[in-house]
Amino acid sequence: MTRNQLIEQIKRKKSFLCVGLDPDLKKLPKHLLKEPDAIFEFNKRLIDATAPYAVAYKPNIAFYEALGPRGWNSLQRTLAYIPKDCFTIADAKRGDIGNTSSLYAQAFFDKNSSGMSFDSITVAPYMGRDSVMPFLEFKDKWVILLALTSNEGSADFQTHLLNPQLSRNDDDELGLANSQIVVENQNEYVFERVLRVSQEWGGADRLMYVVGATKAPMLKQVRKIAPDHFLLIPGVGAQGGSMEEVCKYGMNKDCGLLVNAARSIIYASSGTDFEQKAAEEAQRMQQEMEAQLKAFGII
Ligand SMILES: O=c1ccn([C@@H]2O[C@H](COP(=O)(O)O)[C@@H](O)[C@H]2O)c(=O)[nH]1
Repeated sequence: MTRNQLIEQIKRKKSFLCVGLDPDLKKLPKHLLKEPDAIFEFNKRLIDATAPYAVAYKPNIAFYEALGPRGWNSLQRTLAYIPKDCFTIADAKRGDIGNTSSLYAQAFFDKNSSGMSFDSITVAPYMGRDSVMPFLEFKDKWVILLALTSNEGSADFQTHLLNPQLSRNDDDELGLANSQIVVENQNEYVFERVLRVSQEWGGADRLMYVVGATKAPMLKQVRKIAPDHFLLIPGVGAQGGSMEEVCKYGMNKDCGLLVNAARSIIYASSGTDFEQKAAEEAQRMQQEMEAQLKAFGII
């Protein structure tokens, strides 16, 4: 899906909701467990219930991988069932040396090879440019780079300051050749460096960033560095992030946001009415989004 098609969908559905399809067998409604493929049945009913309100679906790959071959089978069937006008995200958080990344890209983008062709994949930036480029080599596919994640541990690296004023004198001891030491005239946080440097790898038509809703005030700074890129925002709903704050600091002229919610929608009820309750929560979020899109003059 192209950037323009995504923006059109957002305007048409008056929504930038991404439903997280994170099915946990322990939490599935009991009456579905008798189905031969309970995970697919759960997802299928959730997709039917939420499709009027959602522009994207994000299966987190961990929930399928954990089940081995039957999990992969449920994932393939789920992807095939998602309506074609919805943007699909493989939340796989991959990234490795170049030849390995190429195969990860093949696994999630090349239908002839793996049976699956997602629109996008989440990628961890830690291994740098050559770990990300193989994903961008797939025409029309998107990379969603982790920038500022929603979890507490994001403070361990992402909000550390890279301070060029401090230099070290143990480069030889560490085996770092001069060419590997980069001292730039930038005093920035690690997540800011990810946002700035990665824009040399891909434009706003193929690259998005993950920024957690739990870090909403920092979206202001994210937008200074990446004004045009779409942002995938997990962390509303079960993690407590605020939709209003996300929009206040993160929305741009094209909306520029995909707000993800998984547990608050898919487990809104664990009974036989789970589809109904999921639809109600998705609609509630869509209505909040519609009001924000109107307030920002986008629709
Ligand atoms: O920073 C991040 C990156 C990814 N996630 C993923 O998003 C969903 C959130 O699910 P909820 O149930 O709505 O909390 C889940 O798949 C996470 O792995 C994230 O939460 N934060």
